[in-house]
Amino acid sequence: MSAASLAVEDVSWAPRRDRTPILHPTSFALNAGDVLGIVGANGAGKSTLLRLLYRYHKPLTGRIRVGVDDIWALAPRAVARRIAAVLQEQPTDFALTVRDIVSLGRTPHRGGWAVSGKRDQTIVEEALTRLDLGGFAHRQLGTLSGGERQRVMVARALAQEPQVLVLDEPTNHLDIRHQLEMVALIRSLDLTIVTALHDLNMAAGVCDKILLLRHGQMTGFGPPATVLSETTVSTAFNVAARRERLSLSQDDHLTFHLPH
Ligand SMILES: Nc1ncnc2c1ncn2[C@@H]1O[C@H](COP(=O)(O)OP(=O)(O)OP(=O)(O)O)[C@@H](O)[C@H]1O
Repeated sequence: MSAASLAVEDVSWAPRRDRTPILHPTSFALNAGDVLGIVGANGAGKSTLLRLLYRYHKPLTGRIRVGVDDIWALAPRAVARRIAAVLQEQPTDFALTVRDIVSLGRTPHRGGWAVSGKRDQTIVEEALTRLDLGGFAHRQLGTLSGGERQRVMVARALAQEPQVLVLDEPTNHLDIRHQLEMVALIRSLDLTIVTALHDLNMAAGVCDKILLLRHGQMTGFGPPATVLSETTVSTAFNVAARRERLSLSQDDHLTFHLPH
């Protein structure tokens, strides 16, 4: 597994060509290994941007390149070897076991109907261990809690050995211990990661760069301390945001209040 650069060049999207864009022309570039957090209010366009990145929506304008390749010039199977996504909607294959689901991540690497080889099995076991799922491998997906299922989907994405990992709210459903583990995992992976996050303090802690969306427009892109200022956050979320210093750790922390 190795990371690749990601370039988004003038990408816009609308459900139909004659409709107002839901995502206005957007450009940014990530180096291999960067962690990007996409933040913005409900309906700002975060999921739409993610859907473009994992090649679910075709851009109305512009292009997206992983390394040097335009993702729409690649075969779907080749894209699946480069980009994996963990979405909010979880699969409904409730009768499959956790190991079955994680093994599905190997599909793009197999030729035709070839059965899984030793290497595939090793990668699946590593992904299960990394997500603390060893004890769940034989359980049917339908018997797991929401948080356990979330971890299964991340394990499947890792088994896919992508270069770019797209995550939609990866800490949703997770208890605080598993949230911290997810953040540590994101930091430890040698992948280019794009993740939508609602928790701005978590985003500031885990991401190298932040992309702020407002009404389908990118209104900020850069290091967390620059993009997540009191003013930009207050405008983007229609709140009064305050940056405070925590007395013990001396870390900066944003707090939010309803404007008067
Ligand atoms: N296929 C579609 N057809 C019409 N409108 C759409 C479509 N997809 C998204 N939208 C609209 O585009 C806007 C952006 O949606 P999107 O799901 O990207 O927002 P989001 O930032 O992910 O929001 P949330 O935080 O609530 O998940 C919303 O107003 C949504 O209703």
